[in-house]
Amino acid sequence: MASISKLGGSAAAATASSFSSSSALRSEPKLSFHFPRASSITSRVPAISISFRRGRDGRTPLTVKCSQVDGNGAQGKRTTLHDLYAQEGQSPWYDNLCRPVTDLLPLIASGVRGVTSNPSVRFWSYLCLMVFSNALNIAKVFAHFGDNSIFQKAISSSNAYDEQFRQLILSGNDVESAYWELVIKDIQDACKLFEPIYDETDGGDGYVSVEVSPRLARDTEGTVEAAKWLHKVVDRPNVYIKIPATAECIPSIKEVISLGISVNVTLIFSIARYEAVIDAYLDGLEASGLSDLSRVTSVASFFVSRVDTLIDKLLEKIGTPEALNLRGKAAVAQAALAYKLYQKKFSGPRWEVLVKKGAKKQRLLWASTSVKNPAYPDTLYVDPLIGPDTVSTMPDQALQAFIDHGTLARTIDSNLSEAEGIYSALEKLGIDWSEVGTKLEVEGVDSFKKSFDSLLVSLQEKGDSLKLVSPALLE
Ligand SMILES: O=C[C@H](O)COP(=O)(O)O
Repeated sequence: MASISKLGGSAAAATASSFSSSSALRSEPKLSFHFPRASSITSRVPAISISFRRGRDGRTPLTVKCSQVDGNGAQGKRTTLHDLYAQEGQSPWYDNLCRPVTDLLPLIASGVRGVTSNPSVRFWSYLCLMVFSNALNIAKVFAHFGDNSIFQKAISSSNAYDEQFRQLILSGNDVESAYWELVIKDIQDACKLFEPIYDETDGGDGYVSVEVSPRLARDTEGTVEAAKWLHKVVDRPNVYIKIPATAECIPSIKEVISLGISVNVTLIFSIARYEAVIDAYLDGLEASGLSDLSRVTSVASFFVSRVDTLIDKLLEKIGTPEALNLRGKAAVAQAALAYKLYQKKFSGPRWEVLVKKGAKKQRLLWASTSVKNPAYPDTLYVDPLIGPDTVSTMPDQALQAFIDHGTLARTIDSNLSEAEGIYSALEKLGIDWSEVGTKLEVEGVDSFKKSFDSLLVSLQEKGDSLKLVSPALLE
């Protein structure tokens, strides 16, 4: 935990949001939006129609169309993210975050109610930026020597992370401290944008998640310390500290909850582990000394698409018609059983005692909702998982697909017997759910850790090259 204590001082000084919350957050979109980075945003009232692209800075394009076209192509029917929440009680969240966080404003206006981030999502966005940033720095060196109008044009474009990173490195921060400073700034700014939702729902929604270092996924105490530190330095009521649901971190979750810190438990792949996560939440609430539990909340992030990816491979190995026919069904079936467990555990005498102290249910959050097999419908991990008191966090692809042709209906518990049938048919074919969960967890932890490690290596190189170039050339 050396890195945490080492980082505490400088990160605690990270600045608060540089902008105030916009009135656009509080109302339906009006005739048009004007955001500096969005190249095209339009909206009609009363039939909301939003389309926007992220473009000019050369980063990953984001195109979101919020049309009033229903699943059958009929115009005028309103199937929006707002309806998903208002009619079905499911909160649509956005599974991505990068600068400028004001890019979230149109999404919030279209009904997005929270954000999740993880080391790999941030990693890719950030790496793209750093490559771009490096090109700019080289450009600046060339520009210093002469006549490069193309470079001058490039230089006049803004570069979101570059300046803060340069300042951090040149003022003596190591790259890991610098990384956390960058992350904390984004999370704080995003929290500010979602604060109106958090306030309107009395702390029930409007959260932004940030994950502890993935290097700590097998470290119980290290995770507790990291969660305490992140919670303190972000210093926003609507931040979720993400903790992985590894066996080692189950006790961390209990302890962190008992301290009154809200948690997004991530990387859940099996029903058995999900039950341990719920118990850790309940244990934590019971162990808390707080008389009012209403501000300690949690979501349990159950991953879906990755389950199908792995089980489909196993079914293909089995190769019988029955096995092949079960492809693409495991993840949704398991999710339906998870929801059944959620309903059971958040009812009854034990739960009622906590309710009297203001406790809120730990909502199920569907993560990993983008379809990996292009043969499957692109709303496969959204449409069948709609139900009250749940969250669906969607990356661009899933979000756009749902807005474009998703189906608004309570589905999560509409065919429980079918889900149970699929779950046990898979078992009979030799699929070991516990093994599947373990394998996915190991892969998930490893991949987040690898992303994080590579990012730090890459940042180290950028930091070293910054120190080699005279600051005067970079002015
Ligand atoms: O943070 C978790 C993401 O939802 C993971 O999604 P993915 O399985 O598509 O990588």
